[in-house]
Amino acid sequence: MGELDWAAITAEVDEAGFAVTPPLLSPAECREIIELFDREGVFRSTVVMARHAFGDGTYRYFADPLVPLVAKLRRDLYPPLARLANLWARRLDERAYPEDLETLLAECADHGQHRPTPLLLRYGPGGYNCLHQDVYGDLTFPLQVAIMLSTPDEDFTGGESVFVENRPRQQSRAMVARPGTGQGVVFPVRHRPVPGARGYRRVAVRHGVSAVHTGRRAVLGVIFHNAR
Ligand SMILES: O=C(O)CCC(=O)C(=O)O
Ligand SMILES: [Fe+2]
Repeated sequence: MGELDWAAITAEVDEAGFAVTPPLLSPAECREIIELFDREGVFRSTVVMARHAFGDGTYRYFADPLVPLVAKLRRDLYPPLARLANLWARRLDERAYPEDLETLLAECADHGQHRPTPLLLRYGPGGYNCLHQDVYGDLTFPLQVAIMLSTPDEDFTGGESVFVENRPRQQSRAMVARPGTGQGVVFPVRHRPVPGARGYRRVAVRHGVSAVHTGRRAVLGVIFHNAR
């Protein structure tokens, strides 16, 4: 991941509201993670989305210690995103974030947020994910990454990543991403700064997934703050 142009990726997130990265995982690594879904001892909890009216699909939160591949990805993705998070924090007069994930997780623990948040999501035909925000306590790191594990058009059709921005006193704007195998989508957890007439304003962002038409779609969600 060292060779990725993070300056360009984060500039795109800043300007467009989200960015699709080059592959972060090889096809073999994607398969390896998909195969964990039915494994015992890897996850701390399972959510059947329809039971909560969250959509239609199932997701499982990884337990600590995270499987090494997921732990490494979360640790490596954090520093370049923390730089954008801190630029946004300065613009919005919000708190600053540490440079490394270990320190962020220690701060989460101080806020009573001990439980890991990376998750594996799986949707079948008709599956979807309602628009939401992944806030899990007082401490929210402002960016997250969803990594496509399946192969679009081969494993599934439909199932686009959807983002909706609510600008104050304006109509909402929808955006769609179609990451390929192993590619990540970087997007805001709750809001992002957008330049206005008098400085930067917070624009609320929610994300979700449009209906899967055929096949199965699996995604690895990487959220950096831990949960209460
Ligand atoms: O399945 C997806 O693409 C969305 C996953 C999601 O909601 C997340 O990673 O937080
Ligand atoms: Fe989410």
